[in-house]
Amino acid sequence: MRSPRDFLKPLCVGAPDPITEVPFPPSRMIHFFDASNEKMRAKLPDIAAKADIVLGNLEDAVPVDRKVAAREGLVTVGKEIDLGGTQLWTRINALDSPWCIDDLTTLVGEIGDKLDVIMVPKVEGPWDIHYIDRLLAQLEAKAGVKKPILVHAILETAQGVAHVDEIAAASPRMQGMSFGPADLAASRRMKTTRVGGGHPGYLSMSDPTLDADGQIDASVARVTAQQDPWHYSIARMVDACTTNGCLPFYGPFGDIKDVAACEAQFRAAFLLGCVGAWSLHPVQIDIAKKVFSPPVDEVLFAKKVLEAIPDGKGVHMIDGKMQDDATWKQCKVMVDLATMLSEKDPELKAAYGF
Ligand SMILES: CC(C)(COP(=O)(O)OP(=O)(O)OC[C@H]1O[C@@H](n2cnc3c(N)ncnc32)[C@H](O)[C@@H]1OP(=O)(O)O)[C@@H](O)C(=O)NCCC(=O)NCCSC(=O)C[C@](C)(O)C(=O)O
Ligand SMILES: [Mg+2]
Repeated sequence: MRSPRDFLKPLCVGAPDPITEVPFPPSRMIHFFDASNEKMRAKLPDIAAKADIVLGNLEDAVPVDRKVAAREGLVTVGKEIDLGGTQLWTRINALDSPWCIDDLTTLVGEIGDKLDVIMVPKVEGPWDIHYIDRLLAQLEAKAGVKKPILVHAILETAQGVAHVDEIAAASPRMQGMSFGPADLAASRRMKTTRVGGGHPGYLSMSDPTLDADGQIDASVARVTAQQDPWHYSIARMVDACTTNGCLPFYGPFGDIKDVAACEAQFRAAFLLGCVGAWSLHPVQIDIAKKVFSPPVDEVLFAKKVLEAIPDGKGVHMIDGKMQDDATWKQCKVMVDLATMLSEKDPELKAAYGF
């Protein structure tokens, strides 16, 4: 392990100083686009006006014969398209692929000053982050990049989940993590072909009704409820990220047409502490915006609590509910997020009454 005294020193002479605090601008959705697709590139200015983050995907979903075109398309985006204040990210190919090294050298060399975050797929442990960390420092120094490019890990193998705390703590570049339910399911031999969401087979069942002889009465229907198969891993990711000052995101929801289930999955992640989710299709941008902007009634109540208890101490009754030092902090989380989002979104600002 590196000495804590060296942790915030650049890993290459001439590389920018690492950051001490992860920036937290609006991050409700990471919108994926295929940079090899000229039509999708042409839509980017419109998409960027609606999305908080746009990400040029180079990894899975981009066919092998379009890997180079996707990389070059992203360079074109970085050089030619004005995205306003919207962040530009990329997902590079995996560390065990033959494309990863060229993804990094080309992107940092050509548009290193435009890229905010590099998402690294299939991170298995801190060693993967250490490799990227040093290489990025070398490439940043060579290209004269002024601001360190941050790193975002995707949690999508059983190993990755087992090492989630060490991954989050591996480098001051760690911006956050996303949850990758498809690869994670395959890695764990979970029996689902879905990308995120619940499953009708993963449920709990109410007890049976017994007849007069104490036998199970099969004629009486039993209530079942689907459970969330991702709860454990997402909660672990949230704790690991929060402990290390970086940001947790839910990942993709693959059933594009099932907007209700997408909203439910995103909301479960929001309630557990995630700051955003991926959007794979423009329709999911609006879902993420709705879900990851705190509800107006909750923000108004939280504001009321903060105003009523200026020092955040003691015990109080507000609208029939007990409030104390801890609930004050809960309200502060809600109001701080609403305040930050209001700076970008005048409609939200008006709704929250700021
Ligand atoms: C799902 C697909 C094929 C449906 O694409 P479609 O063309 O069939 O859909 P559509 O409804 O017909 O599209 C309507 C219009 O929207 C456009 N459009 C559609 N999508 C986008 C987009 N993202 N950005 C910008 N524009 C988009 C599309 O080009 C079309 O434009 P048009 O009306 O002018 O013809 C398409 O939306 C798509 O390719 N999305 C991105 C897929 C992707 O990036 N997948 C990888 C991430 S998930 C993952 O990797 C898993 C993970 C983490 O690794 C793990 O769990 O393990
Ligand atoms: Mg994956």
